[in-house]
Amino acid sequence: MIDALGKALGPRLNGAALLSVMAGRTCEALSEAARLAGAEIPVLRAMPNTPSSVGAGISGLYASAAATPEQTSICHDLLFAVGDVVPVENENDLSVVTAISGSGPAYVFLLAELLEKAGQQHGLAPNVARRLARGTIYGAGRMLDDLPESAEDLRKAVTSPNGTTAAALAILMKPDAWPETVPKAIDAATKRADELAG
Ligand SMILES: NC(=O)C1=CN([C@@H]2O[C@H](COP(=O)(O)OP(=O)(O)OC[C@H]3O[C@@H](n4cnc5c(N)ncnc54)[C@H](OP(=O)(O)O)[C@@H]3O)[C@@H](O)[C@H]2O)C=CC1
Ligand SMILES: O=C(O)[C@@H]1CCC=N1
Repeated sequence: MIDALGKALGPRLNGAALLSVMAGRTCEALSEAARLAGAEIPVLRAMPNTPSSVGAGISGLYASAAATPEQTSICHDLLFAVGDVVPVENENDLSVVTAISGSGPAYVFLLAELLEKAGQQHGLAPNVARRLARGTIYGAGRMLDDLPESAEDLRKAVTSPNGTTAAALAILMKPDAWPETVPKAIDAATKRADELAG
């Protein structure tokens, strides 16, 4: 597809910069595709995420050495129009950025699905379980965004001694539960991003 795009746009790309949002594909590979199409252009890479569609995205942005400060600034502003932007110094870091924030919304949506289903299994009406699951994730996200406390401190503040949260966290925080599976999932996604580099 890159090659087809390069052929279609070809030399008209000269003077432009290319901002790619593709997972994995490196600046070097993209520069080479542009070069084969007759264009010598700097490449920048971003990893946005789907909350950009509601203005709440977060993007990692990497500028190759060939990009000018002005081109980098334009790309930053473009991404900033739909959320926050985190510059990264090393292109390799985009793989783990992809694993955390690029793919990350899916992990949160999975949590919403599972909370909703569990609520229903305990007898809540579907719309009630759905509102509770979604509202909880929204509210917790707002706290993470608005308050200075660490995620760990916010978690501890919910966890009354010997209470309901402690009962749930005793399951989720077992060493072979989330503390093991979340890093494993991030490793798998990071590895896949590296593989997509080709
Ligand atoms: N989904 C996400 O949250 C994010 C995705 N990305 C990146 O965005 C890119 C697209 O991902 P995503 O939207 O999820 O993928 P999808 O498969 O949902 O969409 C790909 C789109 O590209 C079109 N397409 C595929 N091949 C061609 C071709 N040869 N010529 C013209 N159009 C083509 C497809 O058309 P059709 O349906 O007709 O085949 C489809 O509309 C990937 O590189 C991904 O890494 C980056 C950040 C986040
Ligand atoms: O799943 C993917 O490969 C893409 C990249 C980040 C989100 N979706």
